[in-house]
Amino acid sequence: MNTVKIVVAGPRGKMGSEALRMIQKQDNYELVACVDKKNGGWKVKDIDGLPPFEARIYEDMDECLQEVEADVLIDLTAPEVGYKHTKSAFEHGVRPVVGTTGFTTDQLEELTDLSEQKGLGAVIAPNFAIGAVLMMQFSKMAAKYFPNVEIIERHHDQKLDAPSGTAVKTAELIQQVREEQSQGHPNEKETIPGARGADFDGMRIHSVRLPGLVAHQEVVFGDLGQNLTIKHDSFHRESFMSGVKLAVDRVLELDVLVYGLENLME
Ligand SMILES: NC(=O)C1=CN([C@@H]2O[C@H](COP(=O)(O)OP(=O)(O)OC[C@H]3O[C@@H](n4cnc5c(N)ncnc54)[C@H](OP(=O)(O)O)[C@@H]3O)[C@@H](O)[C@H]2O)C=CC1
Ligand SMILES: O=C(O)C1=N[C@H](C(=O)O)C[C@H](O)C1
Repeated sequence: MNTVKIVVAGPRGKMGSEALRMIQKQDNYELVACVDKKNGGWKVKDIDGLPPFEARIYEDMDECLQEVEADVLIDLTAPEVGYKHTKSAFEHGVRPVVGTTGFTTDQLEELTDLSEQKGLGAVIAPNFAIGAVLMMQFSKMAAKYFPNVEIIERHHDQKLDAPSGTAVKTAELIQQVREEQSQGHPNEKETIPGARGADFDGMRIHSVRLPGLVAHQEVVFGDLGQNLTIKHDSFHRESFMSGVKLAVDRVLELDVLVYGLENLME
């Protein structure tokens, strides 16, 4: 088994630190560097709470990828930063595995084009939890029969983007099988703006942010005399790690950008 040389961006973060612990458990993964917004020049092992890796920390992705030989970048940072890091990875011939959410449609299109131009595979997955991917797939199946649907996503209150990447991806998958339609009463009026949630192609998305939550989503379908609710909960960030590993293993064989883990699951 060949060694996969990995750079992690966002190593102090909730997801980045979990990714480091996942890498530590794999015999054929090697952490070659991290990119953080501070602590440049330190080693990962110098930071309290992180595994004892010798890998150096850089504060600039371009500098890091010029100096270090890497196969894969795992980015778990924040929307604008993650987008810049992904571009930089392509420029340096490194395959990105991106969990960072909040990219715009234009950014996703640009990154898809860049991946094709460079002939370098990439995975951008709004949710790496296998259960969440199944929840999205089941929702797409259900939407064929139940076009009236609302999405309720619940996250911890440190989350920067709303709606969540998972909610957007769910709505996109449902959109593929559902005719655009508005829901609720045609004359309904919001007496407080935003009361009906975000409008995606007539579907409503509601974002809840509270301490104590991790990552949770319900997709609620309504029809005459019946409701169907499809629900997924991540109670711990370990839930995302088998998906991150799947993406790292599969990205090495890819020469296009794949958006969504469902495209890698047989
Ligand atoms: N795809 C998936 O399955 C999942 C995706 N996510 C997404 O992953 C991302 C990270 O989430 P989470 O770990 O909870 O967030 P955190 O805020 O805990 O972690 C983000 C880390 O990135 C760091 N950071 C910010 N700017 C830079 C920079 N310029 N260079 C390097 N590092 C930087 C932050 O530093 P500082 O704290 O100092 O600002 C922080 O340590 C989010 O976009 C989230 O939506 C989350 C869970 C699952
Ligand atoms: O920020 C988070 O925590 C999460 N972000 C992703 C999203 O935006 O969907 C995935 C998961 O929901 C956790």
